[in-house]
Amino acid sequence: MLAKPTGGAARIIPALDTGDLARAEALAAALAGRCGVLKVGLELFCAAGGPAVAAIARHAPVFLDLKLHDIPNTVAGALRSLLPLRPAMVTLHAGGGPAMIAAARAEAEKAGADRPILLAVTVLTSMDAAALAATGVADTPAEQVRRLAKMAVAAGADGLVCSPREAALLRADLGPGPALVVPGVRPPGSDAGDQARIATPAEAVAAGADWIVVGRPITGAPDPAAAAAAIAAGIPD
Ligand SMILES: O=c1ccn([C@@H]2O[C@H](COP(=O)(O)O)[C@@H](O)[C@H]2O)c(=O)[nH]1
Repeated sequence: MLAKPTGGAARIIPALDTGDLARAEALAAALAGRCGVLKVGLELFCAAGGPAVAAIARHAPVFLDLKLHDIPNTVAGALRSLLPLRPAMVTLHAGGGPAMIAAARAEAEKAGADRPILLAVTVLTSMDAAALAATGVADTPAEQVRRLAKMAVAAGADGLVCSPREAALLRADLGPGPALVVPGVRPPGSDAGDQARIATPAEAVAAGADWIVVGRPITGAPDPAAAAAAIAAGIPD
């Protein structure tokens, strides 16, 4: 499994959110020396599939963020299909429950020591308390994140996707072990867009994030490599 980063640029995961594989490859080439991992998400994977993962992996380890969420047998089968792509990280929704997470872990183990880090997505960073309430959850996002995180780690997740607002709470609950991968990160002054629970890169790392996911503030910048370098310069070790 990929080791946790110790500081600086290695903590940064740019999200290559585009349906254009040539654009994603150009971004990957520009960003490879400025980050630790590159994220392939739903937009790129739906457009270009496995070959996109292989192309991006030529530049840096790949975080394959597909947020798997289905019955245990189907999620295990999806993992079986994805493992030959050798992603460094894979996401599944914690809301799929302990049996789904355990099935994914059992399947991932078949890849041996080189297996991906399995990350359980807790409450999407785009959701505020009102959006969560609309799904029938009356608790605050922080309470729901903590509940899902404890369940997911007990069921076999190696780590969690949470917002920077919950990172310190999860460190207090779960200790230093689980990998915390944190989107909803915005450099000071950047547009939040559709993200609801945000903090700066420095705040996210200080709260306990191992990796921070940054998409539009990097990929939408006139010089994405310079934007990533500026973020790295502001991150404490
Ligand atoms: O809760 C989550 C889980 C995943 N994401 C993903 O991270 C990036 C964030 O992109 P920005 O442009 O920096 O907002 C994106 O690919 C999401 O799919 C998330 O934002 N929140």
